[in-house]
Amino acid sequence: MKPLFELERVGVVLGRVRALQDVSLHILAGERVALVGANGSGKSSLLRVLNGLLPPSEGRAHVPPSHAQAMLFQRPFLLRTSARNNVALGLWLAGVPWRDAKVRALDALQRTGLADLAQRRGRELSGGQQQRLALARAWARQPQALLLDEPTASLDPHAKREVEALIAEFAAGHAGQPMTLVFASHNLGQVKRLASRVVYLERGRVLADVPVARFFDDAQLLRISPQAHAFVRSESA
Ligand SMILES: Nc1ncnc2c1ncn2[C@@H]1O[C@H](COP(=O)(O)OP(=O)(O)OP(=O)(O)O)[C@@H](O)[C@H]1O
Repeated sequence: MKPLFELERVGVVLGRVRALQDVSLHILAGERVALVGANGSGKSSLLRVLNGLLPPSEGRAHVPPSHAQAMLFQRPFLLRTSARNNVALGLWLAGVPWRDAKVRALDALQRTGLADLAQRRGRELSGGQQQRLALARAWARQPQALLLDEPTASLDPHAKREVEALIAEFAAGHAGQPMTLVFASHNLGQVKRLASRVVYLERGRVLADVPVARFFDDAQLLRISPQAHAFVRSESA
């Protein structure tokens, strides 16, 4: 099977910083990949390369076109209009006629438990509801891949669980087609629950790319690097 995302020896330079170095990564359709590493290790930069937002300074990146993927950030970017319009506008911009877009938007809001709030302004919603709205907007477009940058980092524990459950549901896919999931997270419990594979980054390099169970094996972590071991210990504490 041809990978959905294919990076070969990708380097990214931002100003004077080498945000990514020599990153080779293949992601197949339906995989659930967690990007893990300390602050500044390059997780966001890697997600932006996968999303096509950030062109590599070196190497090459083959990624799906923008209409085939959706990206979510720690804090959603919402427009000053109703929840329903926020979703419908995303569809309309992707070429769906407005009437259809409104119908599909309501369907997506139902899927995410927000139907009762369809007429509320997006920005009046709670943090967790806003992130669910961002997921509704992504889901409505039925992308092949969902990229998430710390999607629950700014939420309270209850909202975290709700948003994570939705992500898991979306990852399970629709019509027998599992969605490809790539997410950056500091929440190692979340990594265990959502990911099948872990890509560990240190100073812009991929030091490990392993099945999730192997990543949480102590001996394996020490083999990756002392920092990886310390990182997992501190984040699990
Ligand atoms: N626009 C920018 N200009 C210059 N340097 C940048 C820019 N954006 C990020 N960097 C630097 O690139 C490196 C990688 O940053 P990146 O945001 O990808 O890491 P991260 O692992 O996502 O970090 P965090 O967990 O804090 O979000 C860091 O050293 C960061 O300071």
